[in-house]
Amino acid sequence: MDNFPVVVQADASLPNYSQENTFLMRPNTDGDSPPKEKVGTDFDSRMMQRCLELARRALGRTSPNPLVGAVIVKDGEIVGEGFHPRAGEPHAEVFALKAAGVRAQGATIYVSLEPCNHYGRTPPCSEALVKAGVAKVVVGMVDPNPLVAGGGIARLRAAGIEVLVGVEQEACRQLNEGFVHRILYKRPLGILKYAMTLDGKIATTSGHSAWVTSQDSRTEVHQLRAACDAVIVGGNTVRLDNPYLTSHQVGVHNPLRVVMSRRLNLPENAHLWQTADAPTLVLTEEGANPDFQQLLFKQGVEVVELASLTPDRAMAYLYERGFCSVLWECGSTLAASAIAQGAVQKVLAFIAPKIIGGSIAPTPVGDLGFTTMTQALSLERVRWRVIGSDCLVEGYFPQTSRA
Ligand SMILES: Nc1nc(O)c(N)c(N[C@@H]2O[C@H](COP(=O)(O)O)[C@@H](O)[C@H]2O)n1
Ligand SMILES: [Zn+2]
Repeated sequence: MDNFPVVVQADASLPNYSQENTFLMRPNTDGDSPPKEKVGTDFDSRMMQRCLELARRALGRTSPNPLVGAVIVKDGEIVGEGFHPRAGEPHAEVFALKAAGVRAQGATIYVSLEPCNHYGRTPPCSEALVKAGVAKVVVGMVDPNPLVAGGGIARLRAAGIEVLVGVEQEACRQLNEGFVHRILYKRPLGILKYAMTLDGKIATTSGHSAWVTSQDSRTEVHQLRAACDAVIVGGNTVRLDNPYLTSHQVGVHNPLRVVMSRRLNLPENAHLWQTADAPTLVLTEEGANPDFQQLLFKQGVEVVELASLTPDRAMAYLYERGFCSVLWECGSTLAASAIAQGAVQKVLAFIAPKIIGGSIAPTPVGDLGFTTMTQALSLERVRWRVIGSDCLVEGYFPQTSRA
C-alpha cells in the first residue's frame, strides 16, 4: 500500500491524445464545469444520439473494440443505419453503407467514432466512405487508437470530403470510456461498486447483506454488469454472499465472472460454478489446491494460475484477454488493495437510507494505511442521482500520467 496517489502509467507513444486524458471520461453532465461550446446543429446532435443508441445495442459485446453507431442521411432523411456488433465483424460505417446502397452517394454519414484508416481485422472504413462517394462525415470523437488517431479524418479531408468533428463528443467519450482507458493505459477501466448504508456499512456484524439497497438500485447494478466485460470478487464474497453476478436479463450480455482466490478454499456448491448463465474464471496462484481445480474443471470453470495473485496482475491478465472494463464487486480488503494498486479508476457507491450502527460491521474499503485527512483519496468529476429510495454517488480517481 505504498504507491499513493493512484497513478497509472499512460502510453508514452500517444503524446497528442494522452495530454488530454484528464477529461476523457468526463460525464456528460457534471455541474461544476462551464458548458462546452456546442458543435453542430440540433439535427446533428439528434443524429449523433441515434448513433449512440445504435452503438448501445452491442453493449458488453465488442471488446477489445469500441461501441460504435453510424447513420446515413440524404435530403434530411435517414437512409442507412448500422452498429459494430463485435470484434472481427464489420464496423458500424460498413453496415450503414450497406443499408444505404447507392443513396450513400452525396449523403452525410454520422458516426460516433472517427472512421478507421488502417487494416486491422477489417479494412479501413475511410476508403469505403471515399468509394461510396459520401459528401460529408460528422464524427463524434477522435479515435484514441494510435493506428487511427486523426488519420481517418485526414484521409477523408484529403479526398475532398467535408468533416465535422466533436458533435456530442462528451456522450461519445462516456460510452467508450473503457475502450479509451484500455488504449491509453493498457489496462481495462476498473470500476469499484459497492452498496452501503447511510452510516457506511456494507453488512451487519454477522455478515448479512441481503439487501442493503432497494430493488431499483439492484436493477441498476444488473444493467451495469451488462455493460462490463468482467466482474471480479474475492473468495470471501463467494463464501459469504454466494452471488450470481449476472445481469439477470434474458438475451442481455453477462460479464465474465472472475474469482480471485490464492488457496482455492472455496465452497463446492457456489452458484458461480453451479449456474451456466455466464462463464466463470477463477484466478489463483501456481499449484493451489489441485483437487478443487479438478472439481472446477468438471463444472466447466476456467482456472488460470498467475505467478502472484494481485489486483494489478489480474487486471494485466484481463487486459491481455482483450477486456475494456472490469467491475470490482469485492469485499473491503480486496477493494483496498485494488485501489492501492491503481486497479480502480471509477467508484460507484450506492447509499441506502438505513443505519446499522456499531463499529464492527464491515465498511466498503479496508485499511489504506492513512493517518491524516490529507491522505484521503478525493474523487473528481463527481455526480449523484437518486435511484428509488437510494442515492448513487459516482466519481473518478485523478489520473496522474507519468508519460
Ligand atoms: N469508426 C469505427 N467504427 C467501428 O465500428 C469500429 N469498430 C472502430 N474501431 C476502430 O478500429 C479498431 C479495430 O479495428 P478492426 O476491427 O480490428 O479492424 C478499434 O481499435 C478502433 O480503433 N472504429
Ligand atoms: Zn472502420
